[in-house]
Amino acid sequence: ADLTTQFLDLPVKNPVMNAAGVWCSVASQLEALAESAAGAMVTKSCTLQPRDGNPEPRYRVLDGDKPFGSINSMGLPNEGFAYYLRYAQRHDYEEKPLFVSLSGLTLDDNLTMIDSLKDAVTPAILEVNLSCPNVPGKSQIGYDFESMDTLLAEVSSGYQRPFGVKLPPYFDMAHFDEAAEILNRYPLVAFVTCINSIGNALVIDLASETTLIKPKDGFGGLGGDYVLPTALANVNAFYRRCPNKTIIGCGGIKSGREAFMHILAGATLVQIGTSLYEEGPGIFQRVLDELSAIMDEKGYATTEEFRGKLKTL
Ligand SMILES: O=C(O)c1[nH]c(=O)[nH]c(=O)c1Cl
Repeated sequence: ADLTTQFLDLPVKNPVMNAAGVWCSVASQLEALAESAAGAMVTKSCTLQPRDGNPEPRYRVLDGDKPFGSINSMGLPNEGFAYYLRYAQRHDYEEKPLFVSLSGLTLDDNLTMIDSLKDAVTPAILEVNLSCPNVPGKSQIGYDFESMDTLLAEVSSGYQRPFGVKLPPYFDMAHFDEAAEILNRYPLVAFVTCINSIGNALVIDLASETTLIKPKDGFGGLGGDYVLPTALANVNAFYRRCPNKTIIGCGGIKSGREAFMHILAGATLVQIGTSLYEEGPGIFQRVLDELSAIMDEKGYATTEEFRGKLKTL
């Protein structure tokens, strides 16, 4: 099958990329993504200043029994905005698009970073993270509709170019409606990435009767198989409610099957997190081959032919 995809006005070799935060914190990882089969890539969500993040253990893969997944409370460790801006200025955009993810600790920090990104005049695509669940004392902007509205207004007037947002999962129709109503008031919000990890889950080790991770009494963001149905729901909910925006799907993708489901639900690109963390950048070619085989089997020549075509009963 032909996996070439159009994202906004950009031709992309294929619809598969990494999820922000996974395999994208330092130059060596970013270079590995640039050399991988991924059709696009995104940098680790950054803050204005470098951050160490939360104490370890702060990431655990959950693969002892089914389902496969992960829990993390990294706490936004990153090299600081200037580091990722420097990478964005030396990235080969002919090879593949680069997204820059920002997660400022304050609105001012976000606006400062956006100002520099705008003046740097790079083709990098801005993904504003509204959904980090792991900074102690910081709630997720995506769950505070008033501050989300304010941030989108400020970023729109500051950046004055199309950008996107990374949303937390929502679990109520009224929340899908309210979030979409806000997003639809900002035409510069060109894309919406659903979902970030399901925040503040708790995984327990039975033998030791202890939490698996250290920060926040063991509460952390859930990824992997656990979140696929919620991810698909959020992709489809915003696909239905934001007809003028592009949806990027993220959550529970570990093979061509889940990638196909995300596209069927309305996603244009799909992001891989937990499975990339565990398998490494070789996963992209595997998922692409699997997706292509499924499309061949079903008789779809391009992703366009089935994107958003989920049937209801
Ligand atoms: O703890 C993190 O760094 C983190 N972890 C996540 O699962 N999502 C995020 O957006 C971030 Cl910023």
